[in-house]
Amino acid sequence: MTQDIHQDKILILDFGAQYTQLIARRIREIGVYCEIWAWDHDPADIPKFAPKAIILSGGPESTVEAGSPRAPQIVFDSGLPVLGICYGMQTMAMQLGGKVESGHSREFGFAALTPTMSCRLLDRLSDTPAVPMGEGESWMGQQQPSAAHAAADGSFGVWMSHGDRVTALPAGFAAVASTHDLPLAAMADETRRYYGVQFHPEVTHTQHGTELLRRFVVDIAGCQTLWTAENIIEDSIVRIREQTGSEHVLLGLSGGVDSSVVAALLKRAIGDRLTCVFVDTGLLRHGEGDQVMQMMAANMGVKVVRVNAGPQYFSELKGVDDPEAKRKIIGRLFVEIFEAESKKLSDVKWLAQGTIYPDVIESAGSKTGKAHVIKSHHNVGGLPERMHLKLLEPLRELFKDEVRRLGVALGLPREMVYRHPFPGPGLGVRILGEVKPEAAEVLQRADHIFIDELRKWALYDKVSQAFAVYLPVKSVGVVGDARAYEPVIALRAVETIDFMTAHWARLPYDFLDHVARRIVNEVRGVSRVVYDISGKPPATIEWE
Ligand SMILES: Nc1ncnc2c1ncn2[C@@H]1O[C@H](COP(=O)(O)OP(=O)(O)OP(=O)(O)O)[C@@H](O)[C@H]1O
Ligand SMILES: O=c1[nH]c(=O)c2[nH+]cn([C@@H]3O[C@H](COP(=O)(O)O)[C@@H](O)[C@H]3O)c2[nH]1
Ligand SMILES: NC(=O)CC[C@H](N)C(=O)O
Ligand SMILES: [Mg+2]
Repeated sequence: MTQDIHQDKILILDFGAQYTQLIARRIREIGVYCEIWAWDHDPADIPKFAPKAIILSGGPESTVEAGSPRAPQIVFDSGLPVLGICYGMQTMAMQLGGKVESGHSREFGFAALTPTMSCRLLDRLSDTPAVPMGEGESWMGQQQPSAAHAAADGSFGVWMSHGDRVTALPAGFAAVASTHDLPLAAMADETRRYYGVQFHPEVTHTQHGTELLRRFVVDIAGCQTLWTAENIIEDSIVRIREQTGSEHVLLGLSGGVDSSVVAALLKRAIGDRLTCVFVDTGLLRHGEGDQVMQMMAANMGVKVVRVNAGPQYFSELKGVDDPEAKRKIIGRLFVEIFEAESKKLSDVKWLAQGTIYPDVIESAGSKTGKAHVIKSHHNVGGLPERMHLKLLEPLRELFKDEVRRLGVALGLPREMVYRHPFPGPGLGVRILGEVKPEAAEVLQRADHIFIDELRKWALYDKVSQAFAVYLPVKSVGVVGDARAYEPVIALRAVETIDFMTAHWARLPYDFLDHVARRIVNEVRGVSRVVYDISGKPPATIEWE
């Protein structure tokens, strides 16, 4: 290893924008490591982290309200380049002596941005190639502006979402771009390398947005682009070897993307010092237990122990209908099984898991008390402190799309890398209320029909996640002239970038009709199928 891939990095201070993770993903795509911290994270940690530049994110609050969040003073004392996006621009203007006002016209959606003065961030940006919108990305359901907006005056399409605006610049700044409704759409102090943009360069609907971010992190902040799949793999392997020495590792393997990528990494790093444990909880999808074992045998060449724990899960879940209580029981059983298996093997000191960066950010959010705990994901914060195994989580710094790129680079097959995510508690949180084996069987069959048809209609890769849910409410039906009084199956399919927010998928009516008919005809005990048209927020993706 010649260079440290974390050497040149960016710090993103989060003011609570919906798109903060997107800023981080764009910077990572550019090839630079970055981390997201809450805006009120201890400022003393910033010099220790030693970023090459700082980005201030957008946020829902208004800088004109008393007590609204501010960037810590060290941001402006550090001499580092700073980019403020939306709220970040507004607070930067405010903190450096400018002015922000509320109550002018709001801008929401597309606007044509016209550069009004030369600056390193925006100069001839419209001459650079525009990046097409990514798969599954739609911004509040609006369409990407067409290239026709690229005009002779250098204007290009950007996305706005704000009510407040900067109305007076701080000393040292110049106004560098405007829109039809907004005279101060971007500001720059080239000497101090401070920039503010009212629009969102991180959404793909802003043309040249990634190029703007690249200019900031590479040209202006001087970061090298060392964050690539190959380098990440090489770095992880070195770190895993250092951490584990000659000790053995047990990996909780679910057959999902994350843990499969961990398996491939560990295999390269420590070879046969790895044993994988796959728990068949009885709450997996139809035929999944066998499929995972076959897939692992065919592609991975790792040792996998399958533990058939269905009866144990059903008996511990008997009579329990609270979703959080169910998650805790399922999580506890996972750990108990991992511990029991590790004792059967000699010298196992580590438990490896497929925890990824969004899991870490979300659990940090709940620790600071700012974010509500909506769901306790079974693998985060759920591990008992007295566990005798040490935790190994090589994907802790990565986003899902980075994990997928690693999977591809490690040679995993496409169907493994692009599988829809499946939660560890499985059908346990898709059977509402008490989990009974009979319900699991009905749900497995209905879900299987839905997924099977999505594949046949070439829709599987167009949605980010799809599944069926078992609703224990009974509804009246008429089946073959007889009265039926049976539970309901709900179908859910979503499109999402990061699973933090989601749109319901606009699946074709003909498709839904076909799936509903197949379910009612083929699955005994179901006479009504409904389609879930809730977005996240306000709903979550899973029903529990
Ligand atoms: N059935 C299982 N057997 C063993 N370990 C599991 C099982 N289900 C989940 N885990 C462990 O919990 C971790 C988190 O689960 P999660 O579903 O978030 O990730 P994943 O299954 O690896 O990937 P995906 O998000 O694609 O489903 C997994 O990486 C794995 O270590
Ligand atoms: O490993 C997991 N353990 C859990 O307890 C859990 N709960 C939800 N999910 C998955 O997380 C994503 C977001 O789901 P929600 O919108 O329902 O919170 C979706 O992809 C969900 O499937 C879980 N994954
Ligand atoms: N997206 C944002 O950052 C919005 C900032 C601020 N809340 C406004 O409405 O102007
Ligand atoms: Mg999973």
